[in-house]
Amino acid sequence: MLELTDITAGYDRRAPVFRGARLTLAPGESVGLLGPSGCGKSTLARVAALLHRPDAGRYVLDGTEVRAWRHRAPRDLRTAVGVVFQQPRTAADPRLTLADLIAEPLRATGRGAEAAARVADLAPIVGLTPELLSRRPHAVSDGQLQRACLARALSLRPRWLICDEMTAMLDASTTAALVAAVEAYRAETGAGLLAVGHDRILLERWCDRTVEWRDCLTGGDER
Ligand SMILES: Nc1ncnc2c1ncn2[C@@H]1O[C@H](COP(=O)(O)OP(=O)(O)OP(=O)(O)O)[C@@H](O)[C@H]1O
Repeated sequence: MLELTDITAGYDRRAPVFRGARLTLAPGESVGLLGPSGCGKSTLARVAALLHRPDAGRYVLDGTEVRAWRHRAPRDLRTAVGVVFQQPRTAADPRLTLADLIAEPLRATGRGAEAAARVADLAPIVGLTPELLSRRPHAVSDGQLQRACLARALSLRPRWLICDEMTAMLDASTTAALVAAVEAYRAETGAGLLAVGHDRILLERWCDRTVEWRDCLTGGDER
């Protein structure tokens, strides 16, 4: 279970972006989070991804209460969650080839020896050819780079995947390919998914259920 309860978060403790948000995902469940621009969806997604420490509230991930975020979070919790953002350019080191980008989390956790095999497994799932894997970010399209960012998020086999507007800047066929890749991974592993976005039609088709931001704030997501 991914259980966010009474979360208050923002960038200034005196004026949080939101107060008292709650969201619960069952193991293996996929949930689409919809809401107006600027309401705080990405901020909540970053809390769930262990990237942003909330000002208050409780986050329990698979039975373990999260007490530390970012580099302070214990490795077993950090590696339980994979995350993909909207902007692949700002999320990718321009010096790395796509193969090295995908392998980054393995190398960072001392599992570099598995990198080549894992990249070879993931590349066809996300639709990257060997030739594309040898290029650097400046020499690929946004869609191709986002495919590599998705593969990177899957490289440590997370139990949870958080996609924050993953396809917002992509065309329909790349969107369909990335959604299919996520679903292939989920079918294989049983991972849960939190997909944040504005595209109601996409999220309703993609996810088991969708949640409105306002319902996160009023307890309407309680199951
Ligand atoms: N690093 C930051 N520092 C200060 N304020 C920020 C920061 N990131 C986001 N904000 C502000 O926090 C609020 C919520 O932003 P957030 O990105 O969580 O909203 P969102 O619902 O995901 O919006 P969108 O759908 O447009 O992506 C906004 O008012 C935004 O300007």
